[in-house]
Amino acid sequence: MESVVKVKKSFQKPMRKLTSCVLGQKEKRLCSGHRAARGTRRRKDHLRQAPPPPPRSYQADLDKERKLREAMNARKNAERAAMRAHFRRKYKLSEDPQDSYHLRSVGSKVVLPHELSKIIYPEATTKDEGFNLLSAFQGLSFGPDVMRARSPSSADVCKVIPQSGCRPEQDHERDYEDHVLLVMVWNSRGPACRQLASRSFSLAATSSVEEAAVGQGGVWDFEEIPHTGRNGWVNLLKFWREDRFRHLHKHMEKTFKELGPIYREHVGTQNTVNILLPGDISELFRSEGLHPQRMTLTAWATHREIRQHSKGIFLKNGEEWRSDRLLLNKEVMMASAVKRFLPLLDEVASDFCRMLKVRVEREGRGEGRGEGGKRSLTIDPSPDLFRFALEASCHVLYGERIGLFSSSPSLESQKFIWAVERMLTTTLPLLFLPPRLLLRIGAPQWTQHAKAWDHIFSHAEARIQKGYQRLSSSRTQGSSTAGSRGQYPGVLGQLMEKGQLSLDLIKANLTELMAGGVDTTAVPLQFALFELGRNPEVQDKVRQQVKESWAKAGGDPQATLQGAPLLKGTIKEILRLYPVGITVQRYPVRDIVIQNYHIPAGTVVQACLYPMGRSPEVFPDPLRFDPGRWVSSKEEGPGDRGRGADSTEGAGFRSLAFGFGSRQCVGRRIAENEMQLLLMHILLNFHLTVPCSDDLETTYTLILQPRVPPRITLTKL
Ligand code: HEM
Repeated sequence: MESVVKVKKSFQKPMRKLTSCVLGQKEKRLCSGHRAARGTRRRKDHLRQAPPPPPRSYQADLDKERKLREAMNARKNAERAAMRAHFRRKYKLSEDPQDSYHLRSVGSKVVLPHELSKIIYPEATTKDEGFNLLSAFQGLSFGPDVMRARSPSSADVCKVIPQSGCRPEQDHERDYEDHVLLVMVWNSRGPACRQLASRSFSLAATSSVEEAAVGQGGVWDFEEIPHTGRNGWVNLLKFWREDRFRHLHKHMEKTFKELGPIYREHVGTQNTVNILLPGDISELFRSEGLHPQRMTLTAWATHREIRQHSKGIFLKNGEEWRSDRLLLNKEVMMASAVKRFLPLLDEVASDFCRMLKVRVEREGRGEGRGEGGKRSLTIDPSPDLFRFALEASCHVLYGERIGLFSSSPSLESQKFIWAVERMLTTTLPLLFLPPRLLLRIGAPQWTQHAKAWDHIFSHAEARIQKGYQRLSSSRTQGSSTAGSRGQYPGVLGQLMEKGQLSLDLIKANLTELMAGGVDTTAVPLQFALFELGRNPEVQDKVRQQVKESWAKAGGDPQATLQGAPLLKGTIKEILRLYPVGITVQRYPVRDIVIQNYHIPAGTVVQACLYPMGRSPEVFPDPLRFDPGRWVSSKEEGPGDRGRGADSTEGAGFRSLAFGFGSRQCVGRRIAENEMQLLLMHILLNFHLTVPCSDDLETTYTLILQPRVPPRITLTKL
């Protein structure tokens, strides 16, 4: 062995000399240490004498090579430009000067390679493979008309998907290319172009729904929807490794930018189709059926099953859901119900402000004390807002004040707030894993989740017991109940008095309402105080309107809210920028077509609210906080004005923070009024500023919240 090495070594040097001689190179040293030494020596040689000029023939070769490379690049650029020109013409986009430049630079003659030519001229025989610049620009109109949106006439529809209904199945490959190229346009140009690209997408969807038979030639296959990777477990691993659960909203926003307005995502056990354009969302909701269904939160359902609790409307489906929901609507959604519970919410909001005033007075700094003193206090308002939301929920749901604004709020209530937070954060990872398996192996995620729910249930149980006793004793003591004396007994009392829901179902539903009613309102209120604080002009405008309306209504809270649409606009604007739930999901009950892709009935389709709220295709100047954008009747959401309030496609589907239709948030009216009333009292009493106006970082834990709660400075008016 040693001799072999010796022989090898003895040959190495002469061999190197030989190869360097043949290649005209200096001997190369392989050892890195030697390489470093060589580098120093070379640098020194370089200082001593300039390198000899390359031989003339070598220089000429280099020039020739460079020219060839440039010509090749120009040809490639021109090919791409010609492709783009074709698709710009096909989708009625304006000319791109860059493309014209690339085409001119090759003398306006481009011969497309066979594969590219096949994409745009599927029927072309080899004879037609040549692609002439003139033909690429034929029919292209560069006037302003092109940029003007036109209503989708049937002629447009035909142009947008020219092959609709008449293409053979094997064209799928090309269709996918069409999609990719359209996404290129979507991504590469400014908002105007994107709008047009998205219009083309939408037109495709509209036309196909109406004209093409699903599953036949014109509509693209489900499998062809752009996706983020087919293997759900690999994706789940990526989610975990990159901590994507907490940034799901950002991940969605980024993926839409990369893949266009529709994509599929397979993570763990979950398979979804994600969409963001209002027109597409309206198509989804049109197919939700009589018993709309959301994605099941299996972890919640499993908890109910193993503890043998009844399920409330959040977890029920079908006719069972519908019958309970109709009964609950009467108590929390109908105008008559709002009228009953609004004074209770107002009482809590006004007490909250009184408590804040005392705190600013006591702990604040600034000019003078007492009335007229402009004292300020900078606080993290989040713990107070959680207490406010819990106090308000208990008052409306159980008809009970629990004294959370006192100097020593009960530990039990604080524990409830922690339990809800824990339950929400532990739900998210469980969405992608089978809970029963985790239960069997005793995984800590599951144990913590179940424990949090147990706590929520025991809190609700105690409140319900108390409410039940109160009602029973008022029944036995006096002839009339609280309700019949005209005193509002809360949702619990109402349901008990009517006796249409069993006690078990009342418990199940009230527990869900409690669990769903605290963080969902406390968190948007944090965002609202922050945005009003960092936008002083907006704040002044809203306050002005509130003051006028308050004066006009003589302090009546409901009339004040009605006369101050900017307050409602503020809530809508906050939920646009920071939607509590970042998606609304549905299982369409029939096959549908979105963006010209076939989506079979029963697929989970998610309307992605966070990316939609921040998309320039949907909202002009999306990052600007502007409650006024909701005040014109045009921008009202479907829950407010019904479908089709505006003639533009999907215009009524931009405000969906509370979901849609018969399955929309049942606590919506409580939440809207609770948040508006609190803001109303705060604006009437304080001026808001923020010590730091940088954008808030957000994190997703089943609800979207600030990573670090914002600090707010309250100055007494
Ligand atoms: C800003 C506050 C809130 C937001 C943004 C919000 C959002 C939502 C959304 C998006 C849904 C699903 C709707 C759909 O699928 O179409 C929902 C359902 C629900 N929400 Fe809310 N919610 C809020 C406050 C509340 C409050 C205060 C309560 C309870 C008092 C509540 C209780 C529920 C319940 C029980 C459901 C299930 C309804 C059903 O399936 O029929 N939510 N919420």
